[in-house]
Amino acid sequence: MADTDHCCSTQLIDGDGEFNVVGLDNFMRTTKFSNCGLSYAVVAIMGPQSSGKSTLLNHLFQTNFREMDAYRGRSQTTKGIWIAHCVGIEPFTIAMDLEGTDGRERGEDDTTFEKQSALFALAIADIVLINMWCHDIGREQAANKPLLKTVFQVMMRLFSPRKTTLLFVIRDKTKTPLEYLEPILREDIQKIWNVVSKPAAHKDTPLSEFFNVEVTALSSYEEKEELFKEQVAQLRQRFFNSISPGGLAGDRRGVVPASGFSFSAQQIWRVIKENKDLDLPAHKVMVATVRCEEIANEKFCRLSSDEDWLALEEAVQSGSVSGFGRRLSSILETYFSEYDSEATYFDEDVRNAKRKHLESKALDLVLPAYLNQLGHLRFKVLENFKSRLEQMLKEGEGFAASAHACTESCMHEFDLGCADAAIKQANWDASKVREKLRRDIDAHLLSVRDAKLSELVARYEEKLRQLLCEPVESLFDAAGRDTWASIRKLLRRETETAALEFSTAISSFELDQPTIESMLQGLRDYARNLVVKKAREEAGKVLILMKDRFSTVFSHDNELMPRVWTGKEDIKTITKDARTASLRLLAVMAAIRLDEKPDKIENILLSSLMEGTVTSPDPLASSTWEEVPPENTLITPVQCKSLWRQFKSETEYTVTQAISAQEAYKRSNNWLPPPWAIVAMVVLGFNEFMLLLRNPLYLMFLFVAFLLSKAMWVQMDVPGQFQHGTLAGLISISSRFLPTVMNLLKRLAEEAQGHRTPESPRQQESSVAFQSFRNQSQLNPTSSIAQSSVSSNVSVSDSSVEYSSPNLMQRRSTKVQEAELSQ
Ligand SMILES: Nc1nc2c(ncn2[C@@H]2O[C@H](COP(=O)(O)OP(=O)(O)OP(=O)(O)O)[C@@H](O)[C@H]2O)c(=O)[nH]1
Repeated sequence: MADTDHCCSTQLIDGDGEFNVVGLDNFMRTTKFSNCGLSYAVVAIMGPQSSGKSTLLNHLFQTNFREMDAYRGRSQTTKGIWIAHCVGIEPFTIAMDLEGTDGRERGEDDTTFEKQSALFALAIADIVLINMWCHDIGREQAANKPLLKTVFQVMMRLFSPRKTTLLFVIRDKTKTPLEYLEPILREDIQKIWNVVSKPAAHKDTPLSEFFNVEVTALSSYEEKEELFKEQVAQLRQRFFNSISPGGLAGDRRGVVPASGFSFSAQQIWRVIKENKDLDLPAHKVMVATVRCEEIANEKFCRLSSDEDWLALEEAVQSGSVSGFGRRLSSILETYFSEYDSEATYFDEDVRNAKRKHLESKALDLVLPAYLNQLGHLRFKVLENFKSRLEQMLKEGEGFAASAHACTESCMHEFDLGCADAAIKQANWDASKVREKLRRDIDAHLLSVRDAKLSELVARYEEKLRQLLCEPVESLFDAAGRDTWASIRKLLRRETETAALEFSTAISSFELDQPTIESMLQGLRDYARNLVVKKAREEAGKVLILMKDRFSTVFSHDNELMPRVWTGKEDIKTITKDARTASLRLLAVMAAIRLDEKPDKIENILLSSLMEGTVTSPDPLASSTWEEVPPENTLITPVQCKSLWRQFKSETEYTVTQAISAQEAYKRSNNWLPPPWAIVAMVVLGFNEFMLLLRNPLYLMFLFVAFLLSKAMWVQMDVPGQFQHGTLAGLISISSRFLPTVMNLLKRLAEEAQGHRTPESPRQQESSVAFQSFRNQSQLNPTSSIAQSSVSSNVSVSDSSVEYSSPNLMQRRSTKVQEAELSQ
C-alpha cells in the first residue's frame, strides 16, 4: 500500500479496502489539520472512470492526484480513495478523490467497493462533486445513472440526512447553454430519486431534505484547455468560505471536530465494511466519547507528571505550604483549560461528562495533598493555641477569658489557612477538619482547666489541712466538755472562709453553678474528712491520752503545781478525780460529733465505770452507741470497757507510788522518840541537862554542833533526797557521806601506822580528774547513784580524795614540811 504517491496526496483507503491509519495521522500532523476544530470542509468527487476527476481536482485545488496519461488510453488510474490538502483555500479544505465507478477493472457486477466508497464519501464529505459527461444528460443509458442510484440508495443507510451538497459538474460542455441543460439534469435526478426504493420513514421525503443540488458545467479540458482553466478558476472561488452561511456547504450537519477526524473516518469505514447502517448521531457521540476520553486521559497523565505539581506534593509532605490553593489551582487550570480547548467541538454532553470525569480524577489525585495541608494547618494552629493560652494564663488572665480569646483567634487563623489552601476547581469541605481542631482545642482546654482546678483544689485543701490539723489535734489533747463544739466551730469557720476564697478563685473559670456547688461541697467534705481522720488518729492513741490526763490531774494540784506527797493529800479523791478526767476524755474520743446531736456516752461511761452502777443489760456490752451512727463511732462501748481495764491497771502503779511516797514522808518527818521516852529522858537526864546549862563550854559545844548539823541538813537537801522514797534518800545521802567517812578512817589508820607515802604525779592527775568529775556530778544530780559508786571506788583507792577537805589539805602540807625539815 502506497502512503503518498505524490506530494500532498495521501491514499486513505487502498484498492482492497484497507484504511491507511498511519498515512492519515501523518497527513493530519503535517497539515496541522487537528487544530482546525470544526473549521474545515471535505470535498469528494465521484464519477465514471477516466472522466477527468483527478484532472479537475488538481486544477481546482492545486493538488497532485494522479491523472491518466491521455496518450496511453483510458484506464483506471485512481485506486481506492485519496485525499489531499487544498492549499490556499480557507477554511482548511480536504479534497477526496474516489476510484471511478463502472470501472472495467472490477467488472460489471463488482459494485461493492463503489457503494462502500460512495457511502463513505456521503458520510464524510460536505460537498460531493458528481462528474458527468455533458452528452449523458437526458440519456436513458447515461453512465451517471447507476452512480446516482447508488448514491441515493446508500444515502438511505445514513440514519439522518447531512444536507450534503451534490455539485453536478457537467464536463465537455457543448454550445447548449447551462440554463437548458440544468432543468433536464434536475429532471433526470428527480426521476432517479423517485424510483429509488426508500425505507418507510423516508417514503415521502423530498430529495432536497437530503441534498443541496447544484449544477455547473465546464468546457473540455482537452479541447478548450484555456477556457476550462478559466471556468475552473471561477468554480474555485465557490470553495472559499464554503462552510459559512450561504456557502456551498453552509447547511451541512453533524460535523466531527478535526481532532476526531481520523478516528471518525476509521470507524465509519469499519462500519461500512461490516455492511452496517450508519447511525451518524450515535457515531458522533461515540467519536466524542472516545476523543474526549483520550484528551482527558492525556491531560490527566500530564498532570500526574507535572513538575510543579510533583514539587508541591513533595513540599506539602513535610509541612504547610504558603499559597497552596493558588499554586494548585493554577496547575489544575492549565490542564482543564487545555481539555476545554481541545474538546470544545465535540458533543457538548459528552464533552461535559468527560470533563467532569477528568476533574474528578484530577481532584482525587490532589486531594491527599490538600488534606495534608489541612493536617499541617490544624497541627500548627493547635500548637499556637496551646502556647498562646499558656502565655495568657502566665500573664494572669482569667481562664475563661483566655480560652475564649485564644479559641477565637486560632479558629480565625485556621479559617484563613483553609481559604489559602482552597482551590477554585473544587468546593472541598474543611468543616470536618475544623470540627476536629475544635474538638482538640476543647479537649486541651478541658485538660488545662482540670489541671488548674485540681491545682487550686489541692492548694485550698493544703490550706485547710494546715488550718485544721494542728488546732484539732490540740483540741483533742485538751479534750473536755467543749471539745466537739470548738471543733465544729473551727471547722465551720475555716471551711466557710476557704469556700469563699475558693469561689472567688474559680470565678474566672466561668463554671456552671452545679459544678461550682459540687466543688465547694468537695472542699467541705475534705475539711470534714480531715477532722474525722484526725479524730480517728487521736482515738487510736486514746490510752496514752488518758494516762497523760490521769498523770496531769494526779500529779498536779489545783494550781497546776507538781504535787508533793506530804501525807495531807487525799489520794483516794485525787485518784477518783484523775480517773474521772480520763474517763471524760475517753467519752470525748468515743464518737465523732460534727453534727451537734447530743448523746449519753459520758453519762454511760461515768455511771458504768466510775460509779459502778450495774444496769441490765450492760450498756457497755455492745459494739454501738445509742444515738450514734456506726460511721461516727470511734471507740465502741466494748472497746471502752477494755480500754478502761487496761488504763486502770497501768495507772495503778502511780497511785501505789504516791501512797508509798506519802508514808515515807510521814516516817521521815516523825523523828522524835515516843512521848514516854521523852518523859524518861527528861526525868533521867535532868541532872546532865542542868550540867550542860550551867557549863558555858558545853553549851557552846552544843551550839556549834547544832549549827554544823543544820548546815549539813540544808546543804545536802535531806528532805528533797527523801522525797523519792526512804531507800533512795538513804542511798543518796550515804553516797555523799560514805566516801568522806571511809577516807577519814583510812587516813587515821595510815597515820596511826606511820605508813604514809608521798604522792606520785599520777596520783596528782587522778586527783584533778576526780575533782572535775565531782564538779560535773554536782551539775547532774540525776546520775547521783552511778556517781556515788564511781566516787566511792576512787576515794577508797586514792588518797587524793582528802584534798577535797581544806583541813586535810592543810594537815598534809604540814606533814610534808615536817618531812622536808627532818631530811
Ligand atoms: N474529453 C475530455 N477529456 C479530459 C478532460 N479532462 C481530462 N481529460 C482526459 O481524461 C483522461 C483521464 O483523466 P483523469 O483525470 O485521469 O480521469 P479520472 O476520472 O481521474 O480517471 P480515473 O481516476 O482512472 O477514474 C486524461 O487523459 C485526461 O487528459 C475533459 O475535460 N474532457
